[in-house]
Amino acid sequence: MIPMKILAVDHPLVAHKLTVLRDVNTDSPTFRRLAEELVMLLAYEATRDVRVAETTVRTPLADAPGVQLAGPKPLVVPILRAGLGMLDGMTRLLPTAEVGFLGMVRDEGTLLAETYATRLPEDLSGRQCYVLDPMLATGGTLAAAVKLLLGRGATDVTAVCLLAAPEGLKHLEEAFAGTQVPLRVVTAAIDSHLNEKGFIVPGLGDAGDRLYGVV
Ligand SMILES: O=P(O)(O)OC[C@H]1O[C@H](OP(=O)(O)OP(=O)(O)O)[C@H](O)[C@@H]1O
Ligand SMILES: O=c1cc[nH]c(=O)[nH]1
Ligand SMILES: [Mg+2]
Repeated sequence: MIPMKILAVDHPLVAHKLTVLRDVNTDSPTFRRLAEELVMLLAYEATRDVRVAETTVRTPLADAPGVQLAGPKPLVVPILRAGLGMLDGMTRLLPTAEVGFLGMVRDEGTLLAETYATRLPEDLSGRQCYVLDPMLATGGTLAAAVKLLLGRGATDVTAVCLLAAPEGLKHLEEAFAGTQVPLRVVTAAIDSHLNEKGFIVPGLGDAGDRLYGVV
């Protein structure tokens, strides 16, 4: 049994970008740009255990030991729609990664997640997976996504979120308490609580709507 690791990244640039994202007056173009920048900072921490292989590089002066990203290729999985706003930031830091897609939407009445699209390799044996979803609220969406990846054989799973609620983190810890696979959540902050509509407080509102408009 491996306990889930939770990391709230403590860095002034992370806090600064998150503050602007939270601001109700931040417009969509600025929100999109900052979300991408923030993900790059979170990705730096989220990929701390990414597999590398030793190599040698020739400098202008001599050979030097180095490392390169190793196979099997990591898989990045944005959860549509809002997770798409995190994809470019993540793949910039992880250029060898392949990308799978999960379309999920939360029923705003029941707060249960429904999966409407799955485009992932059938076999994820030996693969390190990075799930992108800006908001970890009740945790229902992320729990369903992680379950699907583990069911296909993922070797370890890291969720990268902009914000997490304590209720959602607890949900994930309980859902995967018996797992033998390393699970990690990396987030810019853990907020206070969920409101009666399942929104993170103080949060930043509806991440998908702020990135792409109200549907
Ligand atoms: O932790 P949970 O309670 O499951 O809620 C979080 C989910 O809700 C939001 O997506 P939404 O359903 O609004 O879809 P969208 O990305 O299309 O806006 C968010 O992007 C997460 O995927
Ligand atoms: O606070 C929340 C909760 C769920 N989905 C969001 O986009 N924001
Ligand atoms: Mg939404």
